[in-house]
Amino acid sequence: MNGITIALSKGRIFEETLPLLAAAGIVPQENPETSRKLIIATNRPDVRVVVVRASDVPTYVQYGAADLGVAGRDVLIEHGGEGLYQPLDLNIARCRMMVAVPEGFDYENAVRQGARLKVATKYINTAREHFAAKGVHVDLIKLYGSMELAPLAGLADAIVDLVSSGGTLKANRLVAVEHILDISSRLIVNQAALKLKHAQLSPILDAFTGAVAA
Ligand SMILES: Nc1ncnc2c1ncn2[C@@H]1O[C@H](COP(=O)(O)OP(=O)(O)OP(=O)(O)O)[C@@H](O)[C@H]1O
Ligand SMILES: O=P(O)(O)OC[C@H]1O[C@H](OP(=O)(O)OP(=O)(O)O)[C@H](O)[C@@H]1O
Repeated sequence: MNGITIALSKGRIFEETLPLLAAAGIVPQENPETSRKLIIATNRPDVRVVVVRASDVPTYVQYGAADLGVAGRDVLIEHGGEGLYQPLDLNIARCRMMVAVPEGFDYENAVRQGARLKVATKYINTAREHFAAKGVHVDLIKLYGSMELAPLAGLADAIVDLVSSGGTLKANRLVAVEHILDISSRLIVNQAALKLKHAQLSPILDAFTGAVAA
């Protein structure tokens, strides 16, 4: 397809990418929060936005169905990054990947005694690597959301999830016991598009770079 396709997820990534797009002179004509359209035109006839699930953004860009995208470090680690150029940390959608357990659960002791922990998470690869590096034996249980429920419902001893204000953990009487990674979102670019559409892409990349540095 001629022109530039940008893959974004609705919600915080769309909202926080808007000022960066504006710096590149790109203004989406609709808001995915209120529109059911999955392809959104912009003020520029050669640029469109496709609205996909956050975890699907790298896949669209990897296969060239989108030239550019914005994805969290959490999502990129799980995806693996194949076929993607990741030129810029946008410093948006910032949070932390943490291990959390129910209040009163003696995590340190469980780990010290070599107990086999049941850990529920959407971030299987990150969690596997984290616990392997510590030499902690875990059974990982894959979930797709609402991780905080898992220990409360008896599905797991601990979770690996994203924490920002800490409000979700608090509301569910969980506490963070380990910090795994700092997370923010990155600009991702299809590797072939970067060469073939260089003339169209480079002013956008430059504008994003300038807006992040500002
Ligand atoms: N509470 C938070 N505060 C700041 N950034 C966050 C927070 N939660 C998630 N993020 C970041 O924003 C990205 C998008 O989150 P969002 O909630 O829109 O999608 P999701 O529901 O996690 O993904 P999917 O729809 O694919 O299941 C995440 O990948 C992460 O990098
Ligand atoms: O520390 P807090 O500020 O409470 O943020 C943490 C919550 O934010 C994320 O969920 P999100 O709000 O994105 O919901 P979703 O995963 O269902 O989209 C994350 O999965 C936590 O549940």
